[in-house]
Order: sequence, then C-alpha cells, then structure tokens
Amino acid sequence: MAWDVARALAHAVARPGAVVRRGLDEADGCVLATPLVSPVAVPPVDRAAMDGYAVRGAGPWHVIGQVKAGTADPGELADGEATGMVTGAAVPAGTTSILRTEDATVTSARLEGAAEDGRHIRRAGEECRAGDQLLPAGVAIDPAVLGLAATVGLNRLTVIPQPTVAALITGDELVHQGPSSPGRVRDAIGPMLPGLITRAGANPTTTSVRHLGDSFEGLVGALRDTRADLVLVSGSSAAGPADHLRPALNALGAEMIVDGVACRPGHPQALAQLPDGRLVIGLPGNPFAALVAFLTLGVAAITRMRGLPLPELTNIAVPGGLPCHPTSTRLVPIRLTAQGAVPVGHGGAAMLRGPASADALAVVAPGPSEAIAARLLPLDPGSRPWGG
Ligand SMILES: Nc1nc2c(c(=O)[nH]1)N[C@H]1C(S)=C(S)[C@@H](COP(=O)(O)OP(=O)(O)OC[C@H]3O[C@@H](n4cnc5c(N)ncnc54)[C@H](O)[C@@H]3O)O[C@H]1N2
Ligand code: MOO
Repeated sequence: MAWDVARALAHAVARPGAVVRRGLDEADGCVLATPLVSPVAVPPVDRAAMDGYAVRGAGPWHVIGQVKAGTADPGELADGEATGMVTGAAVPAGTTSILRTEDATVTSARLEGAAEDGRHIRRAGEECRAGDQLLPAGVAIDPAVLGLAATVGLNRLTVIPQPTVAALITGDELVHQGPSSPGRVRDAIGPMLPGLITRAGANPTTTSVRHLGDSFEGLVGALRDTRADLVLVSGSSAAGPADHLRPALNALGAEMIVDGVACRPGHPQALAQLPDGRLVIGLPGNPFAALVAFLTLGVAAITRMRGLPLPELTNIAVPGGLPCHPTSTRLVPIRLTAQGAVPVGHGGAAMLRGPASADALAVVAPGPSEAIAARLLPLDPGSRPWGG
C-alpha cells in the first residue's frame, strides 16, 4: 500500500471519542466539540490599564481617594477630580483618562501631568461582547484556550477527549538498562513512545508501556487485556519465527486494514481493528522504522481520534537532490536550512542517529531518479504549524 494511502486510511478508520463535558483542569489537549462562545462582555466594565490616577477633564486635579483592586463601585469623578488607580480596577464614572504613576506629580492632594483623553483605559467589551464566538469547534485546547475560557467565566468545556494509547514492546532479546551486548539489544523504542504519544495529542496520564517476551500466547493475552483506544506493538511485525503479531491479530478476529506499506524504512508496519473497535498498530522492530510507523499510522489515527483533520504536509526544496526509490516512499532525516532540506545521514532503519539530529523527515515520493522537492513530516507531531 502506498505511504499516502496508508496514512489517509489510518485517519479514516479511526473514530473520534464521544463528546464529554470537562473541567478546565482536565481539558488541556482535548478538542473543542462546540464553538467557544463568551456568555459575557470582557472586560465587563471600563478598567484601568496602568497603575496611576483616573482623572476627569484637564489638570491639575484634586485627588479625592484611591480605588483598590476588587473595588466593586469606584464612584464618580467630578470635573477636575482624580483618584488613585491600580491596574485592572474599574474606573470611576466620568473618567476621561488614566495618568500613569511615572507621568504624575503629586503635591499634597494636587495632581499634575499630561493626560491624554481616553489613554490607558481598557474599554468594556473591548475583548469580546456577550454572545461573541471566540473559537470555532475543532480547535485543539492549549493553555491559551484554557486561560481564555476562564477569562470569559466558563468552568467546563464541551470537548472530544484525548484518546488513550498503550504500547507493548516485544522481544526476548531486549534489555531496558545498560548497553547492548552479544545476544542482547537495548530497547530504544520504549523510551521514544511516551513522548511521541503525548506530542501526538493522546492522553499522557493513561499512556502505558509494557514489555513482553516473544510469545504468541503472551501477545494474544496482552492484546486482549490492554484497555486503550489504540495499542501499539513493537517488534513481531515481520515474517520471522518470533513475529507473532499477525497470527495474534488473526486469533483475536481482528480485521487487517494496513498490512505493509511501500515505504523505507518501515515497510512491515500494520494497522488492524479488533472486534471491539480498538485499533492496533504494528511498529517494526528496527527503531527508526518504528519511529516512521508511529509518525505515519500512529499520528494519523490519534489525530482523527481527537477529531482533527489529517494535516497536509508542506513542500520543501531539496537543493542537493535526494535519490528516489523506484516503488517506495523514502523517509529521510533532514535539517532545514534557508535553501531547503539537507540530509543529515545515518538514516538506516536500525539507526536513530539520523532522526535524533534532524529537524524533520523528508517524504520522498517514489520515482525513477532524484527528487529536488519533498514534503516535510515533523519529527515532533505536536509542532504547530504542522504543515499545509
Ligand atoms: N524475511 C524478511 N525479514 C525481514 C523483513 C522482511 O520483509 N522479510 N523486514 C525487515 C524489516 S524492514 C524490519 S523493520 C524488521 C521488522 O522486524 P520485526 O518488527 O518483526 O521486529 P524484530 O524481528 O523483533 O526485530 C527486528 C530488529 O529490531 C530490533 N529491535 C526490536 N525491538 C527493538 C527495540 N524495542 N529496541 C531496539 N531494537 C529493537 C531487533 O533486535 C532486531 O534487530 O524485519 C526485517 N526482516
Ligand atoms: O521497517 Mo524495516 O526498516 O524497512 O528496517
């Protein structure tokens, strides 16, 4: 299956989570299921934008008091009067300007300074009026959105929740501490996955990574018992005697949706759906191939589960050219320069040295010779803009 088709299929087959109401403290990373509409005007009243004095008319002014933060009714100024103000406090009726502390000279209760009409006052309704739509449905909630929701007085939001993702790392040869040695391979996929899963927008608090040996029964049991919207399985994806993923999926009655992708690295990657709707993605055991498979199928599926469209990838020039594969899409670690994409090398399927020093992957379409342009696949799936 062509790389673009596999990516689009992973997005198409995944289902957005059921809409829920969430408190602001648990909505970060969810997606707005309804537009964010302000029930109130912000600010609700004219407020001082600076510390200093509210004044009415031309100076000099007579200082009659001090408005404190939290004062509900700051009263009214008569012409020639002023009152001390703090930033954010409601201004008295009749205020024509705020004179900043550093622009003011006060002798006894007499205030002098150059006040400009209307200066340093945040007007009622300046940010929004009651009923204004601030954001459409489909926006990913980030800290600024949470702050905005709080600003307009909301306690809960209607959201598509973040999907839950679990990872099963398979391989009898794997060790999780210390170096590789003859017969032993240090697990390099387990440490990558939590960060990738979180950056792709899945729920970080429910992400789990479990290590399994190469056992058919063990894998069947783990796939049956793992409660997550998406289960990632690394290793076991090819056709060797210890590669149990496809037989295990078969035993569980899963439907294969993607069974191999025409890309280098990462061709044994797979996507299947279990009868209860959970998705399973097979990540090839070679670490860079696993990373490519996550960025291809994993990110596309998680993106749809969040209720977001599959982003278009931006085009980039490759001034030095990149050799094409005749029938497979190549994923090449590159650095971004003013001239375009430059390969960083060390892009073999079993190596992470290339992607670790790269800014992105160049997606090089299959072809007969050399590509002078490619598309950019971010190594950080949470980077914004993602492309397009
Ligand atoms: N006859 C064929 N053999 C292979 C094919 C093929 O098409 N026909 N594809 C090759 C490709 S491409 C890849 S990629 C691998 C995928 O293999 P598996 O997904 O079954 O993974 P393993 O066989 O368990 O491991 C392959 C390789 O990767 C190392 N590995 C596995 N897990 C990890 C980990 N968590 N961290 C670091 N390294 C890991 C493992 O030790 C092996 O060296 O199959 C090829 N063979
Ligand atoms: O997934 Mo394999 O890389 O193509 O080594």
